[in-house]
Amino acid sequence: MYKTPCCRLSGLVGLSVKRKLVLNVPQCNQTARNLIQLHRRDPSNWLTYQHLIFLKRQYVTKNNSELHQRAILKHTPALTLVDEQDDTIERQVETDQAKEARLDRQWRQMKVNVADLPDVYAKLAKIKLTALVVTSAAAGFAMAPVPFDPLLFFVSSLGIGLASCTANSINQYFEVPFDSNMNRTKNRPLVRGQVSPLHAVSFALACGIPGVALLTLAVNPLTGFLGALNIFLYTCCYTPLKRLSISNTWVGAVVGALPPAMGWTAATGCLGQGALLMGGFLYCWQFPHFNALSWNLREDYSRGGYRMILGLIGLSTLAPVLDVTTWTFPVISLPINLYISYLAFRFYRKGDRSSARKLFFCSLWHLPMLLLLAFTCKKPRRDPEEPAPPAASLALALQS
Ligand code: HEM
Ligand SMILES: CC(C)=CCC/C(C)=C/CC/C(C)=C/COP(=O)(O)OP(=O)(O)O
Repeated sequence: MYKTPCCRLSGLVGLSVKRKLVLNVPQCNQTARNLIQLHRRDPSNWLTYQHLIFLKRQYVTKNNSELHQRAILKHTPALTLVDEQDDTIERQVETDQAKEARLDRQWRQMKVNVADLPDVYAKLAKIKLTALVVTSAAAGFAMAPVPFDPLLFFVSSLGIGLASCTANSINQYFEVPFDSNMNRTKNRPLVRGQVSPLHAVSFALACGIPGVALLTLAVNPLTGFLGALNIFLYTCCYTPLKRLSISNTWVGAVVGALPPAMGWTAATGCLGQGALLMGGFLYCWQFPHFNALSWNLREDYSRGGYRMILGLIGLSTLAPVLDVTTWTFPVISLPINLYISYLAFRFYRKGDRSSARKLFFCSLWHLPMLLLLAFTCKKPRRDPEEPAPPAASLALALQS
């Protein structure tokens, strides 16, 4: 029978999956056998959805042994048994009725309560986080040295907000097994079964496609590209890296830093020093924000968070040097920067729950406040063709 290249490819993938299972996953022998049975029963359908689900379970079991997450096997009498030694297959005859009953047992009907949907979508989108992401992007937009265009501002905020909803929903889709193990996250909609995974992914697509399209077509292609890149970085780099290495935080910080830079590119169409500065603020801010909550790693993290706050004070001083703000900004932002530094230092020295919570809650108001102060001290744009009136030029000179 003629095999399409696609069939051959899936066969190759399937073969390597099988080899990996048999050679490298001895502890999952039973599961591996079931996977091999699937192939033997229907070789034309080598890499199926069930194989992918199996691989996802492997990702859960192998990469986080601390969670003790295991794929629980259902022993159904209708399954075929495989003896790998002599490669003989003992088949059981399955009637149509038995097959239907078996398939029925594998499906659980989910009733979606329509009245719950707004709350479910808000949780999938991590709405408070998305709100702060949009605020940071709005700050990037407002700080750009171009005339303010309210329509462009609205469209870019909407697009960035939608992209953030997508990233957060896909992140939750991947993290159900982990979220179900933590008090903080165990009530998320996918963990509670309020919506199906397909529903969550559909919601993500329903936000992501118009979001990225809006950024690309109605704002500019650079901002659209950065939006798509950020969804990819968060869902395909940061999320899996969380189980593998503490270096995930460096990637996560880039994800958080991109929205203000996107705000800047939305307004100007290019990535300038100002975009990097605005991204830099977010990059430094995130370390004390989340390090305070990473309890098990608090010794290393508290030191990192404290250092990053010093970086934030440095960046506030750099803002007037780069002509983004006036010199008033580093002066008036100093009290809140010193306050968060004090809390970060206290957390570094004490490392207890109370100092951690204080630092975390301070981070939540410190960022909008810092961005607002930067905006109030935005360097006025000078039109080179228009001579400034003497009084205004004196005021400008004093301000800068
Ligand atoms: C690597 C980056 C980040 C990590 C690891 C992180 C981690 C966390 C964690 C663990 C919480 C939950 C705290 C709790 O429930 O007690 C949280 C809350 C929050 N984060 Fe982040 N965060 C990061 C970046 C950001 C960014 C970039 C923003 C927005 C600009 C942000 C905004 C928020 C907000 C608003 C909350 C409070 C949400 C709520 O109470 O529902 N975070 N973050
Ligand atoms: C434009 C665009 C695509 C913006 C995306 C912005 C975004 C999603 C920022 C989140 C940054 C981040 C690493 C949060 C922690 O997630 P976590 O998975 O550690 O948090 P959790 O444990 O609460 O799930």
